[in-house]
Amino acid sequence: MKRPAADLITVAVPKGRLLQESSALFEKAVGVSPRALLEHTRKLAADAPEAGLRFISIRAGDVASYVEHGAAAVGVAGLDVLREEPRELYEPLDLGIGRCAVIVARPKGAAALPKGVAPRVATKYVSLASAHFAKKSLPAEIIELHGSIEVAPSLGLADVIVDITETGETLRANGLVIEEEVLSVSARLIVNRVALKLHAERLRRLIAALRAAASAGPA
Ligand SMILES: Nc1ncnc2c1ncn2[C@@H]1O[C@H](COP(=O)(O)OP(=O)(O)OP(=O)(O)O)[C@@H](O)[C@H]1O
Ligand SMILES: O=P(O)(O)OC[C@H]1O[C@H](OP(=O)(O)OP(=O)(O)O)[C@H](O)[C@@H]1O
Repeated sequence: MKRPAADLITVAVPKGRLLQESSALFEKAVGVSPRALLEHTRKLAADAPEAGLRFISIRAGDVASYVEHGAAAVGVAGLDVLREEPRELYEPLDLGIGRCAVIVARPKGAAALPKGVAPRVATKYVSLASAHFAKKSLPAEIIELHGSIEVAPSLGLADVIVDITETGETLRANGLVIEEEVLSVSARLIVNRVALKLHAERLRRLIAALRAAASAGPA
């Protein structure tokens, strides 16, 4: 059924690494590719009335804000982002894409820090890292960075890092080895709580279609 624009459900699709796989899942589930709709244009919103959806193109780290505040009913976000800053959201589905892990890594061959010395930890996951070291009753000095975290130990800025790894290539190339895993990550479907009540049946069908698409594996 083709719906009028005012009746479309808004879906926040992350730019960046999750865009391609998210798009493939939506294409499989509802027959429309948000990537195809949003590429080659500066427009950040595109309607797919045949699917009853409006897709908006949002930075990965901002998707949860849009959905929590109801600017989008549905979105796709990495578990790292969701656990770093917990929000009032439903997380009904593991989409099985964007698999990676948040890890602690240290320079290969580095001597252990003397007992009682707080490690300096470079990370953009300030909250996850603090909680991780607190759980081990290890005091830690957290140094917040926003990218290129892996270079921090070699420059003497930090003793260890807490960051994402997928293939391990960036760690290896920067002389780091994994010490432990903090969180196993994949992307989740997130849903606004009020929208789930307002559009219960339509969202139930969308979630079921995405679940089927996700369990069918990569296209
Ligand atoms: N190397 C990786 N391999 C697999 N998934 C990753 C990798 N790096 C990040 N991810 C996942 O993809 C999500 C989006 O990452 P991406 O690099 O596209 O955005 P970002 O730069 O972290 O966020 P923003 O665009 O808001 O600054 C991350 O939150 C994580 O869940
Ligand atoms: O284990 P790998 O497969 O090498 O992937 C890990 C890298 O991917 C991400 O960085 P990204 O490329 O998103 O750049 P960033 O430094 O801007 O986060 C992450 O922060 C690591 O640096």
